Parts: sequence; C-alpha cells; structure tokens
Amino acid sequence: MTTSAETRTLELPREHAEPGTDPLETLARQLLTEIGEDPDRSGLRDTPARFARWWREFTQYDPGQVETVFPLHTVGQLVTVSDIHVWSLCEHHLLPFSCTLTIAYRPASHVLGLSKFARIAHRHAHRLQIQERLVHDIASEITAVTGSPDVAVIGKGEHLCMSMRGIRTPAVMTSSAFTGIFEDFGPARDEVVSAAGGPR
Ligand SMILES: Nc1nc2c(ncn2[C@@H]2O[C@H](COP(=O)(O)OP(=O)(O)OP(=O)(O)O)[C@@H](O)[C@H]2O)c(=O)[nH]1
Ligand SMILES: [Zn+2]
Repeated sequence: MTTSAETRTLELPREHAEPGTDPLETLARQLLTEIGEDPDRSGLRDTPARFARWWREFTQYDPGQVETVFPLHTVGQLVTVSDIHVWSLCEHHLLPFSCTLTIAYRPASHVLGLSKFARIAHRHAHRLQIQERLVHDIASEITAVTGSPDVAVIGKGEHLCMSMRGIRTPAVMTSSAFTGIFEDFGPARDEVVSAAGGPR
C-alpha cells in the first residue's frame, strides 16, 4: 500500500507583508459580497483576515514527529488505538467532516509511540480529503513507520456536506483498510471491529 498521489498539502504562502494583498483575504471579501453581505460592516471587518488565518492554520498544521519506535521483545500482541477524533475537509464541497478512527497493527519488531497514531491521523486529515483516502493513507503510513504488514484502520465519519446541505441527512459513513492478518475474517479483525464500536 502506498500513500496516495492524490494527497498533497496546499502550498499557500504563510504571510503577506502588505495589508490587503493576501489573496485569501481578497477571496473572502468577494465571497461576502457574493452572498449579499457588506464586507466593510463592523462585524465583518476582520473576517477576511480570520478566514485567511484559519485556512492556513488548518492546511499547514504540522502534527510533528511521527517516527518514534521502540524495540519489541515479545511477539504476537495486537495493538489497537481507538476513538482518535480528527477533523478533515471534504474535497468536493470544502466543508468539514469529522472522523473517529481506530488504528490497529501487529508489531513486527518495533512498537510505535502511542501519541504517534494521533499525529499520523492528523497529518492526513488536515488537507482536502475523501474519507476512503484518509483511511487508506493512514494505513499506508502505519505500515511504513512500523514495518508491520498487519495493519487495520477503520474510520467512522460524519460529513457536513451531507448533513447540513444537499440531502440534509446526518449519517455515519464507515470505511476501512485491512492488510495482512486483518484481511481475512477472524479473531484479529473481530478485535479491531469491536474496538471501533462494532460492525454498525
Ligand atoms: N465516497 C465519498 N463520497 C463523498 C465524500 N465526501 C463527500 N462525498 C460525496 O461526493 C458526492 C459529490 O457528488 P456531486 O453529485 O458531484 O455533488 P452534489 O451535487 O453537491 O451532490 P449532493 O451532495 O448529493 O448534493 C456526494 O455524493 C457527496 O456525498 C467521501 O469522503 N467519500
Ligand atoms: Zn462534500
């Protein structure tokens, strides 16, 4: 499994020295005008700058070092980290979706530092995504960092583009990536599915 070529971080300039020259602020002013607002009214005066800040803050968020592994002296354990909650952005509508992730693997020779699962999840969530690719890319990175061929990732997401607009129906989307021992139905897969809250 390889990291998807579709996945790229937005290349946005970090700062604009001259006030009023930030293209994201200009976009925000245009957006406000298009929806019938006055971008110069007092409540909206700082909104374009906030808009520019949040887009950069979200898409350039750096979750830090993810490669810390420790040698493992026992074999056969399954490690499962569940209820990792991340926010991502639907690449079709640029609206947020939230995703609760369960990540499991069977360490081959090294174990990954516990916090790194959440760092890896955020690394792939803080960009324009679809949920299937988010889950796939997290699984690929867990494999790359741990060297384990046995990895499972289950995501349960709610997409605002479905609940607040369009069909306006809240729903939970479950998507999963299973490699190695998790590919077949059996005890390893049952354990991770159960940690993710069951097959529902
Ligand atoms: N499989 C998948 N679909 C997604 C995801 N995020 C959004 N979508 C869907 O992408 C589709 C885009 O469909 P379009 O018909 O091109 O766009 P649309 O007219 O806005 O569609 P509606 O959302 O049905 O109003 C919609 O069905 C969304 O629900 C995702 O993470 N995975
Ligand atoms: Zn969407």
